[in-house]
Amino acid sequence: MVVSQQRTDLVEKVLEDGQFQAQLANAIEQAKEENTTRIACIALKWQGSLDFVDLFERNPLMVKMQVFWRDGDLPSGKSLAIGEAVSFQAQAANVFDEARSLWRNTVAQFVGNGSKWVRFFCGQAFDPETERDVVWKEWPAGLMFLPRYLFIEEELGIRLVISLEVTKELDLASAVHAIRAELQRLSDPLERVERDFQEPLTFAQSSAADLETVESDSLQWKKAVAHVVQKIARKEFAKVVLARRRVWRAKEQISSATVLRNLLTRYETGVVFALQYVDQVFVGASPERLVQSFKQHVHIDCLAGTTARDQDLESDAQAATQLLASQKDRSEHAHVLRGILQDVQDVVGDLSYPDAPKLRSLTNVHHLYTPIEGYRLDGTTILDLVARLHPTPAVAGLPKHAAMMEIRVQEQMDRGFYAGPIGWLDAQGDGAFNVALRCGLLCGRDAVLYAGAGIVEDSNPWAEWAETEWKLQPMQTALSEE
Ligand SMILES: C=C(O[C@@H]1C=C(C(=O)O)C=C[C@H]1O)C(=O)O
Repeated sequence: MVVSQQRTDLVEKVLEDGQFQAQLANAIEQAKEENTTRIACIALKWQGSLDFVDLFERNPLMVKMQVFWRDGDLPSGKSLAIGEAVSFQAQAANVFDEARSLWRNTVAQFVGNGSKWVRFFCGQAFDPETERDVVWKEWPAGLMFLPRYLFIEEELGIRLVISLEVTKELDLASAVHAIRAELQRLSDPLERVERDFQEPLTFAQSSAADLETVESDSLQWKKAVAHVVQKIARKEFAKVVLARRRVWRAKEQISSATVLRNLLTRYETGVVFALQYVDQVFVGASPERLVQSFKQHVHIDCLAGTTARDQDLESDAQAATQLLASQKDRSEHAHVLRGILQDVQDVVGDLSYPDAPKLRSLTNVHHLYTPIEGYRLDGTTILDLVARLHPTPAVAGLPKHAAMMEIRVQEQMDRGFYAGPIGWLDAQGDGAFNVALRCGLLCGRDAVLYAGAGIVEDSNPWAEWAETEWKLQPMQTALSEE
């Protein structure tokens, strides 16, 4: 009783502080005057603490879409997006066209003090033109949503941005009543989704998938690599990235909160993300920024060329030096850099980058890394850059189209959202997108994990297989620790 009173007080304080009711009334007034729909976007101060990871897993409002996002490289980098104020789920290949028009139309309808902080979350399959297979059967080719509730962790506390569609018929009292009730549930640590099944879900149940056939066969994969190497020697392409998947089956329902916490502990930089769609969660720790734009200042990661790290300090330093000197990795890296620069030159001005790649050292691998900087031209949004950059030669190959066709033939699987772009943009068109790597899809007690490696002329199938093993490690570790 006492606890529930405290929660009621907390919610009242949150709503009063941001004058929620007054702002919503104003939005309804505008909708009436202009005889149109408005999107009320209201920023409030959350009172007290909130465990984002726990709230993500509990999903007390039983929403269809949620995103947990922790960007270790940006201020206010931790956020939780719950439910949809507006959204689309695309089945077609033109995901970014839909994303652009949803963004433009929605931003034009914003009223309220929240538009400065609001974020649209967006993700797309690696190859939206192909059909989703058994693992991704429930998923669209791409999606974007403006969250109904967006929590952002800031230096001085937690900001909450509530967004909702306002028509001229909206009844103020009942809208406030509904929001109040939802906030109460969000603030109650005991509220969780009541699942209507006894047994934890598996992919087999949800999609009749035979998981044995989902896991990539090692011999077949290496043969595909050898095949691609021959084609590269015949100059059919310069590089093709081949990926594979591994199935992880736990004894019980996998806790997305435990996986997230384990990733957060190990990966303090980069993006740790989780996108929930219906009852599956796509989760990972991505080291690769596809593109970031802040006040139109653009930053792009060129990341390609990999070696494993070593426990022994001396051998580890030696591995790093060898990577920096490796002809094979340097040439693979140069391909990727060239591809990226070509792709963005008409939307990014003042492109600059260092002469030679640096090292990006993660928990279990070193990568070659070139940071690219520039300015996003007026009239563009980060979505224009994402649409041009994806898929980068780091996850597809070069030339892009031929590499994509070869991936379809050789991989014989759907990558789903693995290696696709995932991220957010704000009302100014700035934002941050990562390449969804070191990740997997959770479904009940199953997880399907993905990793790939860039195949070039002198690739060795066994070495490339080993590289994918290292890249599977972050998720395997996160799944195996309590
Ligand atoms: C394809 C992956 O990683 C990409 C491929 C790399 C490479 O081939 O060296 C390095 C980093 C990423 O751009 C993956 O993690 O699955």
